Parts: sequence; C-alpha cells; structure tokens
Amino acid sequence: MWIKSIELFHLSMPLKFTFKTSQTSLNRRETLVIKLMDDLGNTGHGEVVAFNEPFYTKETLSVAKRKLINRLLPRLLRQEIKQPFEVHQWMDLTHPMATAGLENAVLDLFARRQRQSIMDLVFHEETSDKIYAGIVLGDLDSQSLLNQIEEYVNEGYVRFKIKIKPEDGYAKLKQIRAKYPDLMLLADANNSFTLEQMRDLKEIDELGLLCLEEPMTYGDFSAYQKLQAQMKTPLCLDESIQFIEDLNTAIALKACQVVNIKVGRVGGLYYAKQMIDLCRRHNIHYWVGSMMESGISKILHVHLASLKDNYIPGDLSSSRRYFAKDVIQPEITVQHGLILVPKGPGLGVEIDEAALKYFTIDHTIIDGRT
Ligand SMILES: O=C(O)CCC(=O)c1ccccc1C(=O)O
Ligand SMILES: [Mg+2]
Repeated sequence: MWIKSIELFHLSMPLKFTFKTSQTSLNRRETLVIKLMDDLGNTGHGEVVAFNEPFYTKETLSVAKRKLINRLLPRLLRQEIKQPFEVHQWMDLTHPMATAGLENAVLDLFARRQRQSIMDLVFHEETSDKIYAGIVLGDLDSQSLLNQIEEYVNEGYVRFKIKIKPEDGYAKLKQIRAKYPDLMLLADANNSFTLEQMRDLKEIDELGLLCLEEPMTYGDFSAYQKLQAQMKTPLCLDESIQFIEDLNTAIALKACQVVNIKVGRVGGLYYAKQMIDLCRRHNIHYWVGSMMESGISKILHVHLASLKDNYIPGDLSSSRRYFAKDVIQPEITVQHGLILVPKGPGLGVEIDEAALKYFTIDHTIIDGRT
C-alpha cells in the first residue's frame, strides 16, 4: 500500500462541562486528527490525544504536532506499507501519543482497504456486538455527583468512575455508596495520595470499589506494591504504565491487580495488544479507559472493549455527553446502558467532514517536501 496524501487537522472541541480532576481542569479539548489516503482513494483516520499541558503524561500536543509534521508523517510518503504495524520499526516511543495516532490512521486505512474491521485485522478472537458503557464524573461537590448519578442511572448507565482527591474523596464515595450499595463504582485519584494517608485509603478500601485507579505517584511501583499488600480493593494502574517494561515491573512486584488500557498512552494498538497478552498470561485484569477524545479515538476504544474478557465496562459513553457534535457518523450513542460496536471496515464509522472542518483551528497538508 502506498500513501498518496496526508492531512493533519488540529481540532479544538468545546466540552459541554468543565472536567475537574486532582491535577487539572478542562473545558475544551484539543487533539490532532491524521487523515491518510492510499493509491486507491481509501481513507484512514487516527487521533493524537496528547493534552496541551503535561498534567497526565509528559507529552504535549504541540511537541507531538511538531514531530509528526517534521519527521514522522513525511516518512509515510516515501515507502510502501506492507503491514500496518511495520511503522513501529521506525518510530520510537519518545512521544507515544504521536506514534499511536499515526499507527491508528495506518491501521484504519489498511483495514478499510481490505474491507475488514480493525479488530479482525489485529485480534483473532471473538468480540462482542455490544458493550456496557461507563460514566466518568469529575471532582464535583457531593450533591452534584449524586444528582448526576441519579440522572445517568435513569438513562440506563450501570458503571460509574469518580475522580477523587485525598481531602474529600472518601466522604464523597461513602455518600454514593450509602445511596447505591450495588452500583458498579470505581475511583480515580490521579496520583494524589501518599502512603501517609493510609487511614483514608483503608476507609476507601471498605467501600467495595471495583478498583482504585492511580492513588500513588505515577511510576512509584514500590509504593503501589506496599499499598496493594494492605488493600483488598484491586489497585488499577493507568498513567504508571506507559511501556511494556512498566507492566513487567508492576507484575513482578505485585503492584496492581488491574490495568487501564488506553491506546494513546501506550503508543498504539500494537503495544496495547502486547499489554493485553501480558495481562492475560499473568492473571492481571484489564479494561479500557480513554481521555475525553473525539469519536475517532473513542470508537477505537469501543472496539477494544469488545474483547470478551474486559474486567469492567470502559470509560466510554455517548458523544453528546462531551460535545455538541462529534466528528464521526454515526456518533456514539448509549441505549439501555449499551453501545453497539460498529462492525464495518476499519473503525466501522464514517467521518463527518463538516464537523471535522468546523472544529479545525489549524490544517496542514504534508507533501513530503518539509
Ligand atoms: O471520560 C473520559 O474520557 C475519561 C476521563 C478520564 O478519566 C481521564 C481524562 C483525561 C485524562 C486522564 C483521565 C484518566 O483516566 O486518568
Ligand atoms: Mg486514570
């Protein structure tokens, strides 16, 4: 396969709500969309989901963009692509989200060209036709949390993740639990606790959470090891696991029981699959997160969540919860708590070109002469 044209769309999508975590506050989401076209006129899309500020991982959107324009994308025009994952032979993992966006676009293109779903191309196993959705709620006051949970439970959602910080995380979760004793509930602390707060952590441990995501400093596997030894609640790693080595270390130290898989964070579906294989071999649970992305990356995560041994429903909910409009057609919708997995070629959805254009704040054509 030869790639004939490459476009890069820098999107800015206003969020319908302010998303507050222990680390940041977001009211608009900027990402990059890579559009590739092959010699037969097929197209493929991938999204680069780095943030403007390095609050989550170190990679920023501006650095990822520069590297894609100057180095990575021009290379795609110079050689024949025989297999989608061969791009990893010449891309390193210094900017995993740039790498992932490029790989995802090549994969979508390759799969569409073969009239095959990306999941059939990459995983040779049975997948679900529909998956349970999951809501993520930011660090809101208790009353807003309770109101929103009620609203979403009434809409049919069954799984809730709450962003917490040490000051009031336990109090909020306790109130939710009191009202919803059987709700599928988890909490994400985004690195805001330390082992000094063991008393709070022990209290949280009594709430029957599905898991506790990233309580300790990221990458501090020895802190996770100590904490997991004292908690019944499975610890879940997200930002601490960026490379296969991180996962190997976590497994060796018994630092977690669960891993949140996000394609962008780990550098593409190639690495996500390796991590899933590793989790399966070591009886570590995995499930699928995501990061307030447009439908292009969200739907990829919906596909990944259609693997049948996901531990819990993912951070995957309707497009309209986040944005006034999405850039994919059909948008992601949730009915009776479920999302249908689109089974068509590639990502199984089309791009809404008008919406893509509407959200674009910068457009670059890569002609190979840069
Ligand atoms: O609603 C979503 O897309 C998931 C939100 C989420 O939890 C998140 C969003 C941005 C950055 C990091 C995280 C996280 O999982 O830690
Ligand atoms: Mg997280």
